[in-house]
Order: sequence, then C-alpha cells, then structure tokens
Amino acid sequence: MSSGKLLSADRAPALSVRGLGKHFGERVAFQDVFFEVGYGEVFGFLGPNGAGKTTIVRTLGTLIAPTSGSATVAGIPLTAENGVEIRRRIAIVPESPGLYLRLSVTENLECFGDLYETPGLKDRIQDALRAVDMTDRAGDACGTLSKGLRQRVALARALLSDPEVLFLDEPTSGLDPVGARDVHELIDELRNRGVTIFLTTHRLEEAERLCDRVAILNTTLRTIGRPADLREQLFAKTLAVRTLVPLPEPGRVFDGLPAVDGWRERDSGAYVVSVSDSTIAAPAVARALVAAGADVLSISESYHSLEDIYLQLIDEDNEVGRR
Ligand SMILES: Nc1ncnc2c1ncn2[C@@H]1O[C@H](COP(=O)(O)OP(=O)(O)OP(=O)(O)O)[C@@H](O)[C@H]1O
Repeated sequence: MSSGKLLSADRAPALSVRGLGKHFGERVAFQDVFFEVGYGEVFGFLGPNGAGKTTIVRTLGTLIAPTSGSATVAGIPLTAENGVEIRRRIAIVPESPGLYLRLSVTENLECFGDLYETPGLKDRIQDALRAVDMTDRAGDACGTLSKGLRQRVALARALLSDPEVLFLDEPTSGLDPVGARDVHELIDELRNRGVTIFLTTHRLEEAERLCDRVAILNTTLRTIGRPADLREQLFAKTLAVRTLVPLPEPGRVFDGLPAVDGWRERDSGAYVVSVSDSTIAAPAVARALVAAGADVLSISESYHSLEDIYLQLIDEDNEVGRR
C-alpha cells in the first residue's frame, strides 16, 4: 500500500477536529468535540448507544455536513467543496457492509472500484483480497458468505482506494469471537502498513487491545488519551492483598508502612491498600504480613481495565443526569 507515505512528524494531523457539532433539528447528536489523530494512529471512539459515534464518522466522512465547528480530514478542510478530494483519501466501512448479495466478491469489488475510477483496478482487487485473506472465495456470491466474511469483503472494498484514513464503524458488531479476532488481526496488519484508523466500538477489550488512544464520547467528549494514562488519571494506585484467614488487627499490619496511604477490608481476608508507589509499598506490606504471622495468598497491583474507566465516566454522566 502507501509505501511513499510521509512520516507523521512531517505532516499535519490525519484528523483535526475543533469544536465540531451536529444537530438534527432540536436533537444534538454531538457537540463541542475537539481532538487530533496523528498519521499511523489507531484511534478508538467509544460511547453508549446514541452517543453520536456514527454521526461523527458520517460527518468526518463527508456524508453529512456539521452544524458547528471545523475539521480537517487527511489534511484537507472539511467543506462541501472539498468533499470529493477528501473522499479520495479516506474510506469508510459502515456497520452493515452493504454489498450486492447476488454478485460475487470480485464483482462487488469491481463495481465499487469502477464507481470510484480506481486506477489499476485488477491488481488492486488482488492485493485487497490477499490483505483480507479472501482470494479463495473471490468467485463466491456475497449472499452465500457468513457475516464475518462479508465484513472482510467490506474491508477489502475500503482498501481498494489505498486510503490514508480508514473509518471503521463497529467493525466487529455481531461477529462471534473468532470472527472478531480475525478482524482484529486485519486491523493490526493495516496499522503495520501505516494506515490511520478511526474505529468506533462498544467492545472495550477491543479498544484496549487495538487502540493507541481512545476518546469516550457521550454527546460531548468525556475524555481522551492512552488507556494507561486514563487509568492513572482516574484511579488511585492500590494493592490487593489476600490472606488465608482474616487478619485479627489489619491496622497493626498496614498502618504506617512506607508508601501506604490507607487501607480497607473488601471482604473476609481481602484488603485494598492505597499506595503512592507500589514498588516501595508491596515489599513492605509483604514483610509486615510475614512478621504478623499471616498466611499470604497473594499481593497484587490492582489493574483497572478500559471498561472500568468507561463505566466510571458514563456512570458519572448518568448521576448528573438524574440530579
Ligand atoms: N438522520 C438523523 N436524524 C435525526 N436524528 C439522528 C439522525 N442520525 C442520528 N440521529 C440522532 O443522533 C444521536 C446520535 O446517534 P448516533 O447514531 O450517532 O449514535 P451512536 O453513538 O452511533 O449510537 P449506536 O452506538 O447505538 O450506534 C441519536 O440521538 C440519534 O437518534
């Protein structure tokens, strides 16, 4: 694909969104959204149903016009006049692939390639089929393919134009775990080829595994960053301690240890210890437990998943909404 792509440092961002909003009459789909995506990044867009994810994809993909703010897509200002130029540089894979079910895989790709006047179409189709591992199904009618294979055809279609920015709207929606894993592997391969990917998803483990950075949208942008940084921002560091039998006096064990800020008993024999630096606190906690004669089952750093971050932010929004 684009071996001649410039390094990201040499170029404007792949996407730059400044105060973007879209209303449908009275209904606000999203508003006041700011973010930038660098070339070669896999950027995840997460949010509950109705948060505005698909509408943002459609807006940045030039299918609908924003009602406020501005953006550049693949370095080009998002305006009606620039629609054709932007569409040459991007591709969108919508949630439902929208293929001609009676036509074969190759015929589908030919149709779309002709529509966009793709140069060297025959070779491009072969490349795209190889990229999604569908060469051996090229002659099959799309109506006979499973949902997962249709999704791969939709990805092949998107690759025909060698896009700089690829928008994937819930690419694994409705796929079983094996189908979803196949799509994840394809996304990894595309990342390795330098394609910038803007991905919306409800699957938080998918975003955690694939995305360099994520944004959480709930009509407005709630947060944006690398999952590891968001974890640090939102959650204090803790150690989870488990002992075979409950400690008779946990305060005598945990209070006053270096780098330990506090503790609470979560369950019988299970303690959550708040720490400022786990590399200092964990050995000190271990020594104190042994000195107290406790049978230690485990001492581990608590891990907050992207799901924890997401639920924390969306729950906060729901709380505010109920007030
Ligand atoms: N064409 C339209 N006309 C009117 N309202 C619309 C239109 N498209 C979207 N909306 C509204 O905009 C809001 C955001 O919808 P959108 O489909 O972007 O959300 P989403 O985050 O993609 O949701 P989901 O995860 O369920 O796909 C919703 O309230 C929706 O009803």
